Amino acid sequence: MTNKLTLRRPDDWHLHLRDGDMLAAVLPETTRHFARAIIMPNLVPPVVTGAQAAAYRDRITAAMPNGADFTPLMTLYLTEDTDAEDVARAHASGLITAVKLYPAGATTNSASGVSNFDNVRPVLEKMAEIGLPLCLHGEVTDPEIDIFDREAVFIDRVLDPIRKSTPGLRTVMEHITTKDGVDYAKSQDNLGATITTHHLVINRNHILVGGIKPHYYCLPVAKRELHREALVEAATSGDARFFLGTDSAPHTDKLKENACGCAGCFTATNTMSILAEVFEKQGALEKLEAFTSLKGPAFYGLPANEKTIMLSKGAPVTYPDKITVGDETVTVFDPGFPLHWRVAD
Ligand SMILES: NC(=O)N[C@@H](CC(=O)O)C(=O)O
Ligand SMILES: [Zn+2]
Ligand SMILES: [Zn+2]
Repeated sequence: MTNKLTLRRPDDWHLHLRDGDMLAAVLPETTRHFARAIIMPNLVPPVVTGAQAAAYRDRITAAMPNGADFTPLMTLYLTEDTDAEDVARAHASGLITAVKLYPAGATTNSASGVSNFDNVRPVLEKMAEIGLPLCLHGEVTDPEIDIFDREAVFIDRVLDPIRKSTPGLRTVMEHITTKDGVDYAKSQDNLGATITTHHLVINRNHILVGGIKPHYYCLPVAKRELHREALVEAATSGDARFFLGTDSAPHTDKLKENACGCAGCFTATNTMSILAEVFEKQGALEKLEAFTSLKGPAFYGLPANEKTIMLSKGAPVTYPDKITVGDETVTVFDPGFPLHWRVAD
């Protein structure tokens, strides 16, 4: 039985680092294991222009722990006022790696997102022309649509039409949560799909059975078990389209354990141990490196990392339940099963 694994250093293709004290507190949790991450732009106010992305990158670099070897890959938040030329300049200078589309009101800090998709057509066409990927939060916000159906409806009403009307646009379906998402991704070329750590572990029962569990609430919300199984199958399949985006999304415990709790699971700390456990259970440990370290860079046209990390299996490894942020705390995602795989220091 395998009890040691060497992987190229992993990358996180969907990460929320926030700003200020929160940034300082969560950044080391990612840089400990990950070499690069796509940094989500949903700050308040959002990172909309190249100048804002450059300033945010500088704040991240300034918050980096001593000796960290980590590259933040910046993104711009697409709005209906986004200037295609500014996007093209930010791409040409190497500042940004992708543009992120949030349907207005779909998730945390998405008020400045897109309502009328026709209004972003010129930017999408420019992106297709220059080969800049579009990352999408794939949920419709129509109040008539049940929250558990919002991803599937998004694929039909928004994603597929965008892909048909903008041939050549490289798209990433972020944090897919359904079999519908898996099936659509498999039917497409020029498309990637990130899968989070937590959606490989929890289904909607984990959120709702035996009392409401705010730390399992995220968007898109976890779905039925059959969908979780489809995600595990996709992540461990070796299919080039599926790669890791943790969507580690810290909120303070005060804001999570609240009558109107924020959406997001904080998984940066223990993601690699959890993933090793999930892949092992599936009999697919040999596919872990492809998921965490190879398919993402291949999609984004970047080299895989040269350095490696080592995981070893032994007595259960423990992680802190919470990390401290100023005088508040952020709860680390609890997978609900023991973790035996430890990342060597
Ligand atoms: N995933 C979440 O539940 N929350 C994310 C936003 C997002 O990725 O949709 C956040 O920024 O908190
Ligand atoms: Zn999202
Ligand atoms: Zn996210």
